[in-house]
Amino acid sequence: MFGRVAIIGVGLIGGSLGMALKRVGLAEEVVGVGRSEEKLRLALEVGAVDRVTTALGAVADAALVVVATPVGTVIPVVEAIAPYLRAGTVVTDVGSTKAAIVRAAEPIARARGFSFVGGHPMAGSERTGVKSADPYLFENAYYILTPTPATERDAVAKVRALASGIGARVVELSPEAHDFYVAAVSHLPHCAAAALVNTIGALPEREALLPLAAGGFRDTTRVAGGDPALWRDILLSNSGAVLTMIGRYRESLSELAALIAAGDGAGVEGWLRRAQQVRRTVPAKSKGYLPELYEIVVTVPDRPGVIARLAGILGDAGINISDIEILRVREGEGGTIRLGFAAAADQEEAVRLLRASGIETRKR
Ligand SMILES: NC(=O)C1=CN([C@@H]2O[C@H](COP(=O)(O)OP(=O)(O)OC[C@H]3O[C@@H](n4cnc5c(N)ncnc54)[C@H](O)[C@@H]3O)[C@@H](O)[C@H]2O)C=CC1
Ligand SMILES: O=C(O)C(=O)Cc1ccc(O)cc1
Repeated sequence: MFGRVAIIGVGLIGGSLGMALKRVGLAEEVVGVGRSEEKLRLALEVGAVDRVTTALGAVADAALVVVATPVGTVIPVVEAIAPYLRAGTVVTDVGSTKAAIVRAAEPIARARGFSFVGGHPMAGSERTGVKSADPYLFENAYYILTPTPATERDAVAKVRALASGIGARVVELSPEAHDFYVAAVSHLPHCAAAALVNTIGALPEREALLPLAAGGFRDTTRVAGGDPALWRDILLSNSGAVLTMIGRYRESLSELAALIAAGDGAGVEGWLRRAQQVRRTVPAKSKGYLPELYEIVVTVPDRPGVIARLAGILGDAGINISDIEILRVREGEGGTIRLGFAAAADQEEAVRLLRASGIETRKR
């Protein structure tokens, strides 16, 4: 149990963290600290924090301070709160890049007698603001901590307790390894999605063709809806690794272009097959690096109460639904729903029970 936890920047991530802390009762009090009174009022209204203030001095009596502001503002915020922090206070951040932040925060922490532990929850979305915050956002998500040999282990243990207390799985990486990994699995995908949208957006015919976009275009470009200022900070503060990954991506596209230009069918198919095989090994759920779920797909009529019926059959048998998604619904034709379970045995039992109730069900 923590005493007071101060969250600076109560947006999507800070707000979700506050809600999660309150939900599990891990903190005596969660204080939201920010600059905009309007945003802070909203944070209070949605129950993300217990109390709000625009005064940075509020960090003085916190046991733990979480800086949840955009990457480019983390160090200025750490510098601004440093004079108020008591010796022994643990400060962590949630920024999407780590090397530059940790490198700059450590000497400030050392000089002032507080501890800094870099952190990055691998969960979120393309939305921003506390109105999109979710108390369950971190459940089962990976939460990366980036201590260095100079980081006090007691401080790391405290942030570990925070992350695991809200249901996340903690992984430790060096700040540099972290930045390379996320350049590959998060920053390059963001660049690629935005480039894809910009490529289509630059076509004179875009207004005629964008409405025709099928699920594939939407799936591959969702993250391009993210906040440009937030992503500007991320890409610039991880420029080395991001540029390396953009270079590799260019090479990969050039390889494909050359195969297509040569009319090399076997080559194109082989190139696509490699991707298909690797894609199959990516966990189905999109919340960070998640454990694999055991999935089924059910086809049901498009009628009120259908989901309640499915949930009732599984709930009565004590089977927990870990994930649910409506894949598509066509009026008059019915819908397809994907359900995910944590264990293979639950998947087997769900298929058996639903089929026995006359519901078309298959494993995915
Ligand atoms: N959006 C996502 O999916 C994820 C974001 N992150 C990281 O979390 C951090 C926050 O991102 P989001 O919550 O998505 O953004 P957000 O825009 O929803 O929240 C940021 C909050 O910080 C406040 N803020 C900005 N500058 C400030 C300052 N100088 N002092 C006090 N408050 C300030 C803003 O008013 C806003 O309330 C970023 O560093 C981001 O890289 C990490 C994991 C996932
Ligand atoms: O929207 C998604 O699927 C994400 O992957 C969200 C996200 C954005 C930034 C991060 O640093 C981590 C996760």
